[in-house]
Amino acid sequence: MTPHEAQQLLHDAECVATAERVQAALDRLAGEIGEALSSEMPLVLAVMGGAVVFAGQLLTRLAFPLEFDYLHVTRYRGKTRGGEIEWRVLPGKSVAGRAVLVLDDILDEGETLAAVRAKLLEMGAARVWSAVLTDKANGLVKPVRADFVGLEVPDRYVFGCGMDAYGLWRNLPAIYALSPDAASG
Ligand SMILES: O=P(O)(O)OC[C@H]1O[C@H](OP(=O)(O)OP(=O)(O)O)[C@H](O)[C@@H]1O
Ligand SMILES: Nc1nc2[nH]cnc2c(=O)[nH]1
Repeated sequence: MTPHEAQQLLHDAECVATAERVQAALDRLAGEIGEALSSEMPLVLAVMGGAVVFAGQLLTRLAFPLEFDYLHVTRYRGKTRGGEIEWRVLPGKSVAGRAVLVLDDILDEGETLAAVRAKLLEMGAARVWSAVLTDKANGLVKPVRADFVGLEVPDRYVFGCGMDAYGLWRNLPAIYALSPDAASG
């Protein structure tokens, strides 16, 4: 895709959450997470790469002791439809016996978060919580629920705030839905 085509993708997209709404959601989420986990000294794990913006912006709002690490798993790989889960990096820190908080950008069909949760429990995590910046209102019975949800997004392919559109635009401070034409590409 050329830079011009990438700009066109954004131009044709619909904003579904402004940067201000995202920031307000982060403030609220940080409060909820603090209330639940401030005495747990959790290991916070970002699911790379989509969680990079969410994790960065949430972490500085959490005012209690925690450790941070990441894991990398993917099943969309720059496309708009999910496939097989591919594990790329497991957490470097031991999760055994730990309270773990998983951070991800979006809960869509829930396959990724369910697989991450199962893997962490298999690795001995004592308890696994999850926080997602967005939960897609797709009407599916998802295999897992997130304990903390920032925003609901419509049943469209969304991007921005860490979420990519064909590998691009993770850097946007607001959240957009791809135009139907672009989403079928
Ligand atoms: O609920 P699901 O339908 O499983 O989808 C959610 C997952 O999809 C995205 O990851 P992706 O595979 O696109 O990799 P990325 O993090 O590199 O964007 C996103 O970051 C979630 O991890
Ligand atoms: N960028 C992005 N990644 C996803 N992974 C699962 N659903 C989505 C989505 O709507 N947008």
